[in-house]
Amino acid sequence: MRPSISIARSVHRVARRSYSSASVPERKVAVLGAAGGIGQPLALLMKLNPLVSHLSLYDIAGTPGVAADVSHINTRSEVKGYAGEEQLAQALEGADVVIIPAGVPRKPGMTRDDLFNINAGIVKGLTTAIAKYCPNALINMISNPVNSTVPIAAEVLKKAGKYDEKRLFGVTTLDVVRAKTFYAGKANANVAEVNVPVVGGHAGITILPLFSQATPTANLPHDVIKALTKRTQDGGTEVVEAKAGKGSATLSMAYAGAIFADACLKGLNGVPDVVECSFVQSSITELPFFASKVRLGKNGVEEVLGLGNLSDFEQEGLQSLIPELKSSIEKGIKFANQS
Ligand SMILES: NC(=O)C1=CN([C@@H]2O[C@H](COP(=O)(O)OP(=O)(O)OC[C@H]3O[C@@H](n4cnc5c(N)ncnc54)[C@H](O)[C@@H]3O)[C@@H](O)[C@H]2O)C=CC1
Ligand SMILES: O=C([O-])CC(=O)C(=O)O
Repeated sequence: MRPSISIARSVHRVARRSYSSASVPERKVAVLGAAGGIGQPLALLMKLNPLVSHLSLYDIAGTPGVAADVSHINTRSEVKGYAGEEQLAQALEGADVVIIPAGVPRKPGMTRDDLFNINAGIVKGLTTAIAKYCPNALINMISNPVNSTVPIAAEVLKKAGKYDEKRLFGVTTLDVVRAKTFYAGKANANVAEVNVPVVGGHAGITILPLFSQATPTANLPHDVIKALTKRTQDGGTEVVEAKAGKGSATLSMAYAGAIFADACLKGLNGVPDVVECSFVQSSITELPFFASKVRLGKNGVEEVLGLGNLSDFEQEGLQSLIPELKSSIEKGIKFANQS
């Protein structure tokens, strides 16, 4: 995996270069749920990304203010805000990448699956509109439970005759961001140089960090690896509890979402060897969707990479996560087909 971009570096790039359409293609990025806890800082980070020429900010309410605010930043992209369903078509038309952080977040004591009843319907509605107005866009699904919302989106797109498995991504980058941070702390490594693949899904034990493949290598004892694994799996809950009823991760998620969208844009623009972990249609396990390293290219997923060598502990983790992930995937598929 490539090292993550830093925001500071992006800002510098914006200041240094001028962007002719010949050197950097026009790219429209739409953020759905742009007035929310994740949506606002994500809008800011996408405004700082020099690969974006048009930034479309959509929410059911509140987006004119966010768009006016962000639009004053002197970077490349033109910003437009859209509020309410009647403006969704305009928000989506011509989008190359659609990022979806629309939906309710957890409160303490809830699982991500407890969000299903509300978020499943939101994701279904938004994906139906994507199928109609920008069927070729790469979809970056942030809304939880990702283990179910990605299969819902796939079914909606299939029904509309617009499904392309290369263009649908569950964003699991925050798990990678956390694994890198926690590992660097224990391994005494420079966090900017750390890489850790995280596979499986995006909830509890379905999040499987592969610390045996972490670089730089550190030969950490097993009890440390076990604790790092648990902390990565419970990272979302750690934030939910610390926020004590005021939502879940927003700032670190916006950072992670910006990293993943940047990778998608680089892939679309033909940059070689762009690899990130993501929850995608997959045949590397018995499950139809699975997070693993994915090579991104001009059409989205270029290659779903295999799991590599797993330690015995990781192999056990893999076996334990399969039933839960299977049932979350099936729940999403069932919802999309019966409602
Ligand atoms: N994939 C991941 O790693 C992570 C996912 N999440 C998930 O992201 C989602 C959003 O979280 P927050 O931003 O903190 O929530 P939030 O409640 O602060 O913001 C959600 C926004 O979505 C909007 N929204 C609701 N229905 C909509 C619709 N039909 N169309 C457009 N916008 C709509 C709301 O108006 C609100 O502005 C949650 O489901 C949360 O669980 C959060 C953190 C990490
Ligand atoms: O934990 C949550 O509800 C939000 C989330 O997905 C995360 O922070 O990883």
